[in-house]
Amino acid sequence: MEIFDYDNILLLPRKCRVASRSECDTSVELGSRSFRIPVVPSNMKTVVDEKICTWLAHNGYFYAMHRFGLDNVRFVRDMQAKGCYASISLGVKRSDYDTVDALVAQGLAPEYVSIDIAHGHADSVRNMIEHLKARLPRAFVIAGNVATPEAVIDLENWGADATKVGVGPGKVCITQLKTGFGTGGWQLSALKWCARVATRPIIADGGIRSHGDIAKSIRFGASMVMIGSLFAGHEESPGQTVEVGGARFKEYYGSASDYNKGEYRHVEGKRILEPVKGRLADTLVEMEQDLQSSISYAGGRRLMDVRKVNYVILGGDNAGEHLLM
Ligand SMILES: NC(=O)C1=CN([C@@H]2O[C@H](COP(=O)(O)OP(=O)(O)OC[C@H]3O[C@@H](n4cnc5c(N)ncnc54)[C@H](OP(=O)(O)O)[C@@H]3O)[C@@H](O)[C@H]2O)C=CC1
Ligand SMILES: Nc1nc2c(ncn2[C@@H]2O[C@H](COP(=O)(O)O)[C@@H](O)[C@H]2O)c(=O)[nH]1
Repeated sequence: MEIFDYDNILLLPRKCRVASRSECDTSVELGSRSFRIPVVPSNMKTVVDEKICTWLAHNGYFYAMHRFGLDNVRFVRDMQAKGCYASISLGVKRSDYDTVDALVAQGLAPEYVSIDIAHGHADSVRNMIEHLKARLPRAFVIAGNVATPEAVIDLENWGADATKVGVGPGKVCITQLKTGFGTGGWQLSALKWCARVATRPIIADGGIRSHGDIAKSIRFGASMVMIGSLFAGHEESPGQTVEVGGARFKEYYGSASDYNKGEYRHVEGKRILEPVKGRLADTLVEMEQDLQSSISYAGGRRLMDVRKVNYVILGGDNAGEHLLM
């Protein structure tokens, strides 16, 4: 089995088919909607809040609101009252079932629901998918997180409309250190193996460190990419602003950190500081432009043309050129 990650793969250009990168279409469909780029900021407290989600929805981007300390029923009502789609996250506890029932009781139906737990290959997720499909049949259900093809097959068979792949590659993740499990260091090849069996969209989650990693994720089978750290350091990011030596930073902490949980129990996340780097809207535009370039290097016009390119693995035992033949 080939093992590689974002930092030791490069994609190989094909003959250009556009006169300008502006001809390259970065949009992607997820569920019944189309979004400007295949990128969703992580559903974490220091990455998104209600204001950012509203802005993303109004401006053609996909979002998934976090599930921590949030009244999901009010959130769905407010978003839809503002003319936005509603995309929420749920866990698998009694209170999450109560949320679904409360939504139904109030005649509210979110367009997207992400089941967001650490070990998503679990009967608890199967049960929640079944509950969602019974109670909110029109919701597009994203289930995760998982790390293996077996898990993707199970989640799809249980009714997930999309799966989220990535256990442990996140920048504030310490799952691997604490448990010995995960896809950190080989997330891209884990994605490749999962994508081989997937029949529905995969969201690659965690480990993206530069914009080129988005195109690499698409190449290896992702339909969308979830990103935390690259989004946590904006002026509008919800994390607290901290000054160190005259420089400004935003705090970024894991959802399974004691900072998020409020207690030190089953901690699998840490807190770091991300340098403040400007406005979110500018980063999103830059991502779109960089992806347009990626598509042009791929000799294509549309996002999925990136899937057609060959690649090289740099260094290590698997080094070499990999041709699509
Ligand atoms: N993508 C990743 O690599 C990871 C992401 N996270 C994020 O942290 C947040 C908290 O996650 P999580 O702790 O799952 O959420 P919750 O605290 O809501 O736990 C969800 C449920 O799953 C159980 N559970 C959690 N981990 C395991 C496990 N390894 N084996 C069996 N049961 C388990 C919990 O019970 P109990 O606590 O009693 O075991 C609880 O019933 C989420 O946002 C998640 O996405 C966390 C770790 C890894
Ligand atoms: N193991 C943990 N993973 C976590 C935690 N909180 C969030 N996450 C995952 O990280 C990605 C973001 O990764 P990044 O590399 O883009 O920063 C996020 O979407 C979650 O899947 C955690 O506490 N522990």
